[in-house]
Amino acid sequence: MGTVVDAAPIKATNESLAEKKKPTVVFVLGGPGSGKGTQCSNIIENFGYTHLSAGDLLRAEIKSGSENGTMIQNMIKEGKIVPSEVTIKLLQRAMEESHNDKFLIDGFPRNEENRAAFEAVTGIEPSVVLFFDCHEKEMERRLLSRNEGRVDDNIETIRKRFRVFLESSIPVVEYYESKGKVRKIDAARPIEEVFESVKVVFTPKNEKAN
Ligand SMILES: Nc1ncnc2c1ncn2[C@@H]1O[C@H](COP(=O)(O)OP(=O)(O)O)[C@@H](O)[C@H]1O
Ligand SMILES: Nc1ccn([C@@H]2O[C@H](COP(=O)(O)OP(=O)(O)O)[C@@H](O)[C@H]2O)c(=O)n1
Repeated sequence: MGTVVDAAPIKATNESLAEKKKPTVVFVLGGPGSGKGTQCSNIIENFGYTHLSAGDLLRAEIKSGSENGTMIQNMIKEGKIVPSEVTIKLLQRAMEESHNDKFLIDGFPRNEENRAAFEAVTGIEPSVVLFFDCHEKEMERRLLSRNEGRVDDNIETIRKRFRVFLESSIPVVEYYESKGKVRKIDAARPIEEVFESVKVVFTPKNEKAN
């Protein structure tokens, strides 16, 4: 009799202890203007991922009137990387709100601090890291004609962002390269051609021949 009465609470405890399945995460990296956002829009239409752009989340945080807004705005204007704590909170909140379990995280991690903190806080490692490789002249041309009114799309800030990319973000790409996770895409080609290469990364091997 006693065992029957106890059965329900024991089951509930076991369920709450069961580990929640970790989401699938693809990091999308590449220099400013390499086409990360553009290709992420293509990917989500075809492969069921939710797109989370770290830059877009930070810009939304400025607009929301958050207490961190002024600090974030100043960092973006200077092309500097916002402290991980702030960006990771925004990413975690967006992941929870999405109810999906597959995420393209675009523009993150941008430095070693971003990378290590995300892994420590969430316990998530990316399944794949897409790296959009493009030369600076082309990225500069694209950023100067993006026309979205961004405070950082001016030549002075663009030069600072290129320097931060080389000094802080490339080492993150190299870290994931050493783990065999990087899929490098030649991003200096037209949008459709770049997407043809991107599709190969997301298409299961047994479907590629079709
Ligand atoms: N392959 C491409 N060729 C030419 N222009 C592109 C290409 N990919 C993106 N763009 C344009 O370049 C600008 C920057 O692209 P975006 O996707 O915003 O880059 P990122 O997210 O890497 O900063 C946008 O105006 C976009 O329309
Ligand atoms: N992980 C991140 C991503 C963006 N950012 C900030 O947001 C700016 C714009 O990033 P973005 O990814 O939207 O745009 P791009 O510089 O790639 O064109 C960066 O230059 C940083 O100032 C950040 O601090 N940390």
